[in-house]
Amino acid sequence: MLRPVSALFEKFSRISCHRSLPSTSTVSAMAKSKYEYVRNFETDDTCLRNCYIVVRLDGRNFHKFADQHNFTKPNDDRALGLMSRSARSVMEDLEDIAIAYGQSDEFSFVFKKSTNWFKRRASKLMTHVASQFSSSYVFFWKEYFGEQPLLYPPGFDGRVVLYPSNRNLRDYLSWRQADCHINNLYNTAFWTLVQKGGLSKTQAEERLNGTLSGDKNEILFSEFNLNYNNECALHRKGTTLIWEKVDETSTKKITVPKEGEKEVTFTRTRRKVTAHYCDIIADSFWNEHPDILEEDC
Ligand SMILES: Nc1nc2c(ncn2[C@@H]2O[C@H](COP(=O)(O)OP(=O)(O)OP(=O)(O)O)[C@@H](O)[C@H]2O)c(=O)[nH]1
Ligand SMILES: [Mg+2]
Ligand SMILES: [Mg+2]
Repeated sequence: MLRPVSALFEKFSRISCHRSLPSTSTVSAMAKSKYEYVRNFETDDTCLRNCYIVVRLDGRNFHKFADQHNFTKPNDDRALGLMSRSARSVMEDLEDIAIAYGQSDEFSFVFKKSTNWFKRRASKLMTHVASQFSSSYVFFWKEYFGEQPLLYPPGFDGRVVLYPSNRNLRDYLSWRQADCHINNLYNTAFWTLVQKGGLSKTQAEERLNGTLSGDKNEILFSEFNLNYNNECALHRKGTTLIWEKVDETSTKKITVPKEGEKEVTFTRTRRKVTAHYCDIIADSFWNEHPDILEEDC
């Protein structure tokens, strides 16, 4: 795309420090300079049509980041809240994200199949998501961590994956939620053995070595009177963000002739990003929110 001539004038005069502005013919010659060919080195990373585009971000070296910022173990609600807040900022900023799912230090953003945002260019989509998320993480840090300082700038890597069918997309999200469940059950059992059972980290690791889900549930229940199913849903299920229509009621003072000032209540419907901490593997979630998925082609 050609830049507006005025922009080129400005750039030219700044870079070259020429006192007089170049003629229009010089500018168009510059725009098609002999260097122009380097553009052809750019690769086409347009995402295939009719596919959901998933961008997954993951915190870089968050094992260390969590330690250095005193995250509570196994789950830090401030950190999880900040991840969700940053993800909401991404959804509000970038159109066409139908659903996002997050757990631990990761968040997946699902762009509609039909999106034409950034002409479906993978690098543009991924970098916009990653930069908006990272800057939001820093921007909202204080809201969640209060006086605890952010010691260094956190980073997030990103990847793009395409899913052609609703089944594939649901299986992807199920995979991430199953991962959340497996890790959280392990971490809950591990830290309960350490914090309440008085085991060392090595002893707790040995105790859990080779155990199945049922065994971990049993340890928690029989030894610590803890029913894993009653643990916080945010920790067990992760966070699902979707767009929903929400009624918002507000009151306003208006002046009515002869009657004077009156308080009136207004209700208006707005699209808002809402958070859900529920199972997204079974059909019920998808039946309750039929607008998220598009028709399979
Ligand atoms: N204590 C605590 N740690 C957390 C929490 N959420 C994430 N983490 C840490 O973040 C890590 C995330 O795991 P990974 O993404 O696999 O590992 P990573 O250290 O970020 O390494 P890379 O992603 O490969 O850069 C976990 O292993 C925890 O150490 C939390 O709520 N509390
Ligand atoms: Mg990570
Ligand atoms: Mg991770």
